[in-house]
Parts: sequence; C-alpha cells; structure tokens
Amino acid sequence: MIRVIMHGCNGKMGQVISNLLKEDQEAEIVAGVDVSDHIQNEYPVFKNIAECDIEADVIIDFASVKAIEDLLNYSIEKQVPVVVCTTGLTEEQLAKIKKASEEVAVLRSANMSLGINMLMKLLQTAAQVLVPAGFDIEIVEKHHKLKLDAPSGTAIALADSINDSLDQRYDYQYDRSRELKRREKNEIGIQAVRGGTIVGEHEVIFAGIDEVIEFKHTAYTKAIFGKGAIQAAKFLAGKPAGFYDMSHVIEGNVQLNKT
Ligand SMILES: NC(=O)C1=CN([C@@H]2O[C@H](COP(=O)(O)OP(=O)(O)OC[C@H]3O[C@@H](n4cnc5c(N)ncnc54)[C@H](OP(=O)(O)O)[C@@H]3O)[C@@H](O)[C@H]2O)C=CC1
Ligand SMILES: O=C(O)C1=N[C@H](C(=O)O)C[C@H](O)C1
Repeated sequence: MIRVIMHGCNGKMGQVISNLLKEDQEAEIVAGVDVSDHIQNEYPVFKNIAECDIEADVIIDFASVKAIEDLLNYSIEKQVPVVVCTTGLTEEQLAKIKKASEEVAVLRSANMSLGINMLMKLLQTAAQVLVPAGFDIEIVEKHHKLKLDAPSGTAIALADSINDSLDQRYDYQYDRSRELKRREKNEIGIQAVRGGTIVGEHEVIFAGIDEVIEFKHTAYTKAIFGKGAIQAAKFLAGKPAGFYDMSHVIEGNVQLNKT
C-alpha cells in the first residue's frame, strides 16, 4: 500500500480524494493536514505539516499558497515526494518548487485532468499553424464562486503551453479596462469568470479574419482532478529527485497499456 499524506484534507479536493482512496486497493491516506477542523476523518489530522510524525510515501497537496514553503521544507527534510496541485502560486514560490525538486521528487500541475493535459498538446499544434496565419489568441475560464485565485492556474498553464510553442513571444493581458487601445498582436488575453458551482471551464479562442476556432474543456465533477492526483501520487512514490508533471504520468500509463 502506498501511504499518502493529504495536505488540505478538509477542503473540497481533500475530501474528494479521501473518499476516492477509501475504495483504492493500492493507496491509503495515513495522515491529513489542514488548518480547518470541521470534518471528522478516519486518519489523524495535523494543523501544520511540520507537526506530522506519521511516515508516508507521498504527499498530495490541495491546500493554500500560504502553506507551500512549509510543505516543501517537510518534503525535502523527510524525503517524501510531493504532488503539488495548489494554484495561485507566485513566481517566487514556483522557483522554490523547482529548487526543491533538485532534492526530492516533485510533481506540479495546475490541472490533473487528462483532458486539459491533452489540450495543452493540441494547442501547440494549433498555434503553430494559426498564429503565422494571423490568428489572435484569447482564453476565457469559468469557476465556482469560492475560488480564491484568478486567472486559474490552468488558464496560465494553457497560455504557457502555447507560448512554449511560439518561442515565448507572447505577453499575457489580464485587464483591458485601463487603456484605450487596440490589442497587441503578441498578446494572449486571459479573462476569469466566477460564480455558483461551476467546476471548471476553459475556452481557448483562435480568432482569425472571418473564421474562429474554439477549443473548450469542461470539468463536470471534481473527481477528474482527484483521480488524476491519485494517479500522479502512485507514479511519484519512490521516484528519485526531479521535476515531474502530468505528461510523465500520462506517458507512463500509455506505455503500460501498450505492454
Ligand atoms: N491542480 C488541480 O487539478 C486542481 C487544483 N485546485 C487547487 O487546489 C487548491 C485547493 O482547492 P479546494 O480544495 O477547492 O479548496 P478548499 O478551500 O476547499 O480547500 C483547501 C483546504 O486547505 C485549508 N488550508 C488553508 N490554509 C492552509 C494551510 N496553511 N495549511 C493547511 N491547510 C490549509 C483550507 O482551510 P480553510 O477553509 O479554513 O481556509 C481548506 O480546508 C486551490 O489552490 C485550487 O485552485 C483545485 C482543483 C483542481
Ligand atoms: O479551484 C479550482 O476549483 C480549480 N483550480 C484549478 C485551476 O486554478 O486551474 C484547476 C481546476 O480548474 C479547478
């Protein structure tokens, strides 16, 4: 059995994963970490990961940007690989994650679903064909009213994926209300909508002269993120230090299915 520490165990994603792992034959939660204590769990829960004295093989993190430094320190000190799913991280925090991966296995992904990770690849092909033909790129994301960060980590990851295929020539435009001017050619507009219980929608629009192509991913339940995070945790447990993402997990599964 792979022993998991669930960081952010009493949040929405923490509880999705707690329920999924109750039925899992290969992995179990041995401890949780959360500042909130409104839920009774079948495992011990600590207020801060530094207090956790339970041995584990991997950590799954869906918590808060405020907890990322303690999380990385613990992961390095105890040599427990960590799957970082929390979004809204600053550039400085992202750099700390990369640095930590020199000492312990770290997998970070702003979106654990298969669909979004495949979309990232499709967008690179689309951008290479459509951008030279003069198409503009815009991204619109929609999420529930409880979400703290905007734009979503996924919207930024989609833009980054496109930008990687375009030699990093693009800047991101989050707010057009401040200046009276036309959009720049080399920009990707990113807009966030918040309301109700929308699980997660991402729309990437390639707008050309007289034609528009739209790529859209809709998450109907949070279980898609939970299942992806569990797959990632199983993949990461026992791995050497290094920086991993969901493409490693998906490629690993494709190879397994071929054999
Ligand atoms: N990568 C992916 O595929 C996905 C990523 N996410 C991201 O995961 C994160 C969590 O999402 P979600 O579960 O919906 O959010 P929730 O707010 O429901 O859960 C977060 C939990 O972490 C707790 N928490 C806050 N601060 C700390 C801390 N310092 N230490 C430990 N626990 C803390 C919260 O307590 P309290 O409520 O008291 O603040 C809460 O119980 C977000 O950043 C979200 O964007 C979400 C879905 C998919
Ligand atoms: O907060 C959420 O709910 C989600 N957050 C992630 C993000 O910021 O991209 C992933 C998913 O869209 C749900």
